[in-house]
Amino acid sequence: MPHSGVVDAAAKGVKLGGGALMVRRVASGKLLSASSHLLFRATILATLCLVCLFTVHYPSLLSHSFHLSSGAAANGAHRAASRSSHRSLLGSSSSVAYGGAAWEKEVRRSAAPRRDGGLSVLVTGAAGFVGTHCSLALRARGDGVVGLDNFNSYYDPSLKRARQRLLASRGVAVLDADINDAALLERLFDAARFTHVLHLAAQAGVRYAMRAPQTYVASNVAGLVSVFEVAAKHADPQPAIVWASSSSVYGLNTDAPFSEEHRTDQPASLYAATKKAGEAIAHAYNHIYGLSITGLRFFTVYGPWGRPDMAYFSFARSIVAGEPITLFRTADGADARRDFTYIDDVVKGCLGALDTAGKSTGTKSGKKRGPAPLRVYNLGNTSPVPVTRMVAILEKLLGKKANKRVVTMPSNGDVPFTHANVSHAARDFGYRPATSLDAGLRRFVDWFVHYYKLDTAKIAKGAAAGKPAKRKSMAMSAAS
Ligand SMILES: O=C(O)[C@H]1O[C@H](OP(=O)(O)OP(=O)(O)OC[C@H]2O[C@@H](n3ccc(=O)[nH]c3=O)[C@H](O)[C@@H]2O)[C@H](O)[C@@H](O)[C@@H]1O
Repeated sequence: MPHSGVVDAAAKGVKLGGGALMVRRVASGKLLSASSHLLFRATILATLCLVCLFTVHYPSLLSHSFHLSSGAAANGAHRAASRSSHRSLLGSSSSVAYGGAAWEKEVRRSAAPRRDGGLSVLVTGAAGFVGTHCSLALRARGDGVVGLDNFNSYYDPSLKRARQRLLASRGVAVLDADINDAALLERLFDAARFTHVLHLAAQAGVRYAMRAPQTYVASNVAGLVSVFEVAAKHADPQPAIVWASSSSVYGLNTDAPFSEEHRTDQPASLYAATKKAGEAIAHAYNHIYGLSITGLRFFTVYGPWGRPDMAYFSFARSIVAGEPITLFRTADGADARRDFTYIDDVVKGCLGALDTAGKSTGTKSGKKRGPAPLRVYNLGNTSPVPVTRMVAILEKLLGKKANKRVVTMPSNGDVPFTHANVSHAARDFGYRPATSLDAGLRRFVDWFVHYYKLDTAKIAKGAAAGKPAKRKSMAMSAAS
């Protein structure tokens, strides 16, 4: 066969991993003609280019740090987030390659319910904080779950990989894929008949929207449309969709507690504006295609396996590391307050929303056969707490005082307070938040010290004695 020696040598060279060595080996062999020598060099060059391309597309696997501290880092995260949309085209870095027979088999296995009448749920953003917990809860009660996530580097992707491993250990496959990859979504719906989509993939973070505005449009607007499109026009039957909106849609609303009837036309951040846009887009898809759509307005969700960019998590890290934290106060000197909501309560709300979603009424050919449910609910805790109180609880649990800097809230999209009225969710699916901030943060800190292998003995001793632990820089290496 022509050039088979070249192909073999190239294959060997790739295994050896040394381009120069490969070239020398082949050059010293006198079996190849001049033309095949040239072809060999071209093959090696192409291989090296592919390796470089692969490396550029997988920056997250090389990075274990949390990047939000500098503009440059933020831009890096932004670029990586944008690049991640191409990752699915390269295939999955998890065990099963995208698109083949094995991939389809794995999707079908993971999507299959294990109880009579169980749901089959596609969870987007499944390696995210809320996505992981919901996927685990669905699986635990016997529903089928397939997750997707683009594993972008907005925050430490190794945490997302750890969540993916946790889900895999419970039988939930999480595919490396982007919601803007319409072809992949179609293949997923061809492979499995999902009854529901729990759409949680989004660009989160209120203040980061000033630094990377386009990522919010790409994920929260274009990505949402991509999911609605495939659900409306490709899926057969159409699934019901439950998706993550945000308490931030209340923006500058001053009526409290926030009710679903209050105005949401004054967003204070681009993040909030994209979530509000999502609610309008949901209305259009429900109206035109008969998709059953439920938006959930989450109120500052926190807990184990949480998001390192959120204040409670980043404050915990800073307290342990002895680094300063910045607390925002309103212009009139009041503490900012949040209706911090514990993850287990939010998971109950998400599952309740899925269970009561009602069916979509459209057909794949775009015909709507009747009105379908269009709902929106607050999922909050109903008791706002000053951020300073949250810090005091963390200090007690970690046994160490925070080094606080208090500044007037900058004009960065933040809002001074949030407070949920959850009567609609209570009425329609029995949502009743049951976790105080003290109890929830205790569970978060337990996880935090374990996950980052902190010196629990010293921290716990300090907390029990009410004394601050010794100020010492603690390594944040994650437990695997
Ligand atoms: O409820 C929501 O809709 C939103 O909740 C959070 O947004 P936020 O409430 O701003 O959560 P954090 O970023 O954790 O901030 C919590 C509180 O800490 C304060 N904060 C934050 C950061 C900081 O450095 N200092 C500080 O005092 C903020 O002003 C705010 O009052 C999430 O980050 C959003 O993704 C989510 O959509």
